[in-house]
Amino acid sequence: MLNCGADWLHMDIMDGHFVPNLTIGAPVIESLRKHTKAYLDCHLMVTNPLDYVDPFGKAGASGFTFHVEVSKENWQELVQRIKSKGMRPGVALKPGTPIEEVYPLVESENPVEMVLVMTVEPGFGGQKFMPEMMDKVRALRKKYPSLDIEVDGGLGPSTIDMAASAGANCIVAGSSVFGAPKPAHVISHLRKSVEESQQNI
Ligand SMILES: O=C(CO)[C@@H](O)[C@H](O)COP(=O)(O)O
Ligand SMILES: [Fe+2]
Repeated sequence: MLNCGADWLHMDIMDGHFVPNLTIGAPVIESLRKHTKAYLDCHLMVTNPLDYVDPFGKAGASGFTFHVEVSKENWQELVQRIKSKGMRPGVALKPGTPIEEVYPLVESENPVEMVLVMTVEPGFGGQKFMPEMMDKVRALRKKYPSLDIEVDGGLGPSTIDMAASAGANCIVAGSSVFGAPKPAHVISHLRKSVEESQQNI
């Protein structure tokens, strides 16, 4: 995928508790890190993200994005620990979570550096993009012109323009890229849409 033009590799970490699915953990990140210097964008769909910070830091994760729904009490400690391990902190929110919940994390003296707006219910790839989530992206972009805003779930050639014009600049795409006969073409289409929207802002 890097050879096809991807900037980052998005790693979905699921604990079988925060979401009804189980995927990979730090050992897989560590194994992958031996083969690439790429930015490993880790999306932690786990109930206790604090327990994962040290192992992911050691494994070589680049970004560590935790969910706001399970971090209401300890996000400040989480952000501080993530940064101390040399990773970039991000916060994610599920479709049912109001966008206002992430504002304090972006406006903190020790802020998160990315907001991940889920455009499907977390847990599985291959689901349908929820266009109504674009109101969240628009609200974030209006308030924070230079923030990294990531969208995740159901992104592909038929949905990218909605996300890009709302102001998203980090695009996660699973099925649409991995299922394409020519992944490079899809990646280039997604990138062009984001670049064109940025020029129009
Ligand atoms: O975090 C998640 C799902 O929980 C996502 O990263 C999806 O796995 C993306 O897959 P597609 O929706 O693009 O197939
Ligand atoms: Fe994800």
